[in-house]
Amino acid sequence: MTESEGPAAVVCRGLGASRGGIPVLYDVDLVVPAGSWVSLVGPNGSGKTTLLYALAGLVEASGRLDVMGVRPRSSRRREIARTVALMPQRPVVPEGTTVRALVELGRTPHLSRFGTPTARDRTVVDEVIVRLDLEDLAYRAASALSGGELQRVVLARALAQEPRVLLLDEPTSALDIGHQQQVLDLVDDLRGDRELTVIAAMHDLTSAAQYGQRLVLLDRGRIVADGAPAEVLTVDRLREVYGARVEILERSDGPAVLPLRSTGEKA
Ligand SMILES: Nc1ncnc2c1ncn2[C@@H]1O[C@H](COP(=O)(O)OP(=O)(O)OP(=O)(O)O)[C@@H](O)[C@H]1O
Repeated sequence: MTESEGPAAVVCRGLGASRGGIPVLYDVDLVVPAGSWVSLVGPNGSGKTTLLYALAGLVEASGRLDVMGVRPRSSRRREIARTVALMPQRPVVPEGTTVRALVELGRTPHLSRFGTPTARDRTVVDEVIVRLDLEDLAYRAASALSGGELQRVVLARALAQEPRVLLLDEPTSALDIGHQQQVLDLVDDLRGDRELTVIAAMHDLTSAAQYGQRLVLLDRGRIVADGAPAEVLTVDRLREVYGARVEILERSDGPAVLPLRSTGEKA
């Protein structure tokens, strides 16, 4: 995809990043049109989280990086946080914080200088809590939630931030199948309603293909395929990159990836 295909929300050119002093992302070129959903896929350790962190300004990156006109490493933190929200894979939850208080933290970049929430801030939080089905949990301690409940709360905090670019790191890894669909549909609805741009690291290749108009496949820190889901997800490529045995089912809503058992080891 090129910059000529509509206004770009995210532009990376020759992006590189290191973790713990070791290079883990190399020469990443990525242009994401505003209002689109790009699913980032790739094996464990291929650099998906690091790329999301670079886009959120949370790790040092070399090369050119622009997110809706914001430079993630050099712009003011408040400006970045009004533009980009990251739903992390492993959220840190302060002990004793209620679900509602955690969601309210999403409003921080929008608060006035005195830090007092306005009626609008409270309305945004109320709406997000309802949309993510969290009313019954609102006054529970966030640290005492199940993994899936907490994942919905952390998404709620990111949505309360009202970002223009939403970065999701394995957003449904702890969710049951019903909540997976509910959460991905909700994010996709917001994308349509508000021209939200979504970049989501996902291990479930079928969901990644159903929701992403485009798949970006990372392997050992480099983009090795970038295109429509049916172009990226091929049996040979998944064998080569993941060492996986799969069948690809062609469906009207995109390719579905069916893992295959190895044959022969059991009678
Ligand atoms: N804080 C860190 N310090 C040192 N190395 C790190 C750190 N975080 C990540 N790495 C390394 O950077 C590489 C890329 O990790 P990253 O988390 O970006 O991969 P990923 O594709 O998101 O993996 P997964 O699918 O397992 O979540 C890995 O080799 C990982 O061990």
